[in-house]
This record gives sequence, C-alpha cells and structure tokens, in this order.
Amino acid sequence: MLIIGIAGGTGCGKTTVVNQIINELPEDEVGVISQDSYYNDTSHLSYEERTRINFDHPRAIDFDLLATHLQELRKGNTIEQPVYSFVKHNRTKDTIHTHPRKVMIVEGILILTHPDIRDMFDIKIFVHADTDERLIRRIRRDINERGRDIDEVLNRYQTTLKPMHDQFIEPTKEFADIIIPNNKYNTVAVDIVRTIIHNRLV
Ligand SMILES: Nc1ncnc2c1ncn2[C@@H]1O[C@H](COP(=O)(O)OP(=O)(O)O)[C@@H](O)[C@H]1O
Ligand SMILES: Nc1ccn([C@@H]2O[C@H](COP(=O)(O)O)[C@@H](O)[C@H]2O)c(=O)n1
Repeated sequence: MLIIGIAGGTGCGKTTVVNQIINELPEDEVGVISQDSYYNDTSHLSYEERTRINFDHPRAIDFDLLATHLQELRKGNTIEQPVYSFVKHNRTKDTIHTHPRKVMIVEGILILTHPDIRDMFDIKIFVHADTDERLIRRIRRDINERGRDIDEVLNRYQTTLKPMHDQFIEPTKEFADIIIPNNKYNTVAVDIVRTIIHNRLV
C-alpha cells in the first residue's frame, strides 16, 4: 500500500487536487481519507459550545483514531470512516466503509503536524495558495456549502484560522516531498502525482 498525505491551509485546494488526482485512476485501487472526518466527537457539548471550538488547532483532531484506522488499512482491514457535518460542527451517526486500496490518500490541514501520522506517509505533499486567495475561496465555499455567513467566516479567520495557520500549518511545509503551487489550477503537478501513482499500480 502507498499512503500519500496531502496537507495545506484551508482553501488551498486540497480536496480539489485529490479529486483531480483520483479522476481517471481505477476506482477500486485508490481510496481517500479526510482529516475532517476525524474531528473529535463533541456530542457532549451544546451547539453553542461547539461553535466556539478552535477547529484549526491540532488538539481538535482525534489523531489516535486516525492512526488506528491507517494501521488497520495497512493490515488489509476495512475501517468505518466517520462522517462529519460542518453545519452541526460534529460527527454524524453515519460512517463510510472505507476499504484498503493499493493507494490511500489522506488529506487535511493538520495531517503533517503529528509525527506518528507523518511517518505513515510514503509521499508527503503540501498544496500552496496565497493567503488572500485562500480567504476568498473559503468565504465563497463556507457560505455556499457549509451554512456560514460572512461574519462567521471573517471572525473565525481573525480569531483562530490565521494564527493557527501561521503557528501549526505553514511550518509543516518543510516536511513535504512535493509542494504544489495552486493559486491557479495546476494540471502539470496533478499529472506528475498521477504518474507516480500509476507507476505504483502497474
Ligand atoms: N486552483 C484553484 N483556482 C480557483 N479555485 C479553486 C482552486 N482550487 C480550488 N478552488 C476552489 O476553492 C474552494 C476551496 O477548495 P477546496 O479544494 O475545498 O480546498 P481545501 O480542501 O484545501 O479547503 C472550492 O470552492 C474550490 O472549487
Ligand atoms: N465545524 C467545523 C470544522 C472545521 N472547520 C474549518 O474547516 C477547515 C478545514 O477544512 P478544509 O476543507 O478547509 O481544509 C478548518 O480551517 C476549520 O476552521 C469549520 O469551519 N467548522
């Protein structure tokens, strides 16, 4: 199994890059795990309390469960990947049966911050987009897809998102084997990663 970690700040285009990479690859040979699925279960908190969580700090992530799931996949076992709701700020009751594949892609803002998780990746990728570009994308996406308004996004940006990005996420760029510039759609970089995966699959 080849495990690829794809990190980068919010809105840099991780999910988009992952979809471009797996597009045209055999469906039964590539699997995806999102760090967002591993936000801590916060069912014991009220909705109001959950809105105040710092979702950009490493402690918001259940890295133990993520590590266990990656180990299980390596052993050839199917895992139950939690499903996260950005509207409820919590895990849902659903899970996705995630089968082990020859190539597993793990994507998320904080996945390179955790030494044990980092060591599980055969290839580490950091997707870069400029801060202003990421903020513009985040505003559009969170309003259109995640049930937020402009005040929520900008307030979160100033209070947690930007400081956590500078403290935890940007420094992990140094761990990356490949840095993908993604201010514009980068088909060349996506083709290179796809070629690496393809070579591994034959
Ligand atoms: N290279 C790009 N140029 C313009 N918009 C992009 C680009 N990559 C992604 N987007 C858009 O930006 C938003 C955030 O992208 P997404 O892939 O969800 O980022 P991430 O997973 O890193 O948070 C989405 O609406 C997506 O369509
Ligand atoms: N309930 C939540 C949980 C997380 N976020 C934000 O999501 C961002 C990470 O996801 P990306 O797809 O953008 O990489 C992160 O910056 C959190 O602030 C949220 O808004 N609400």
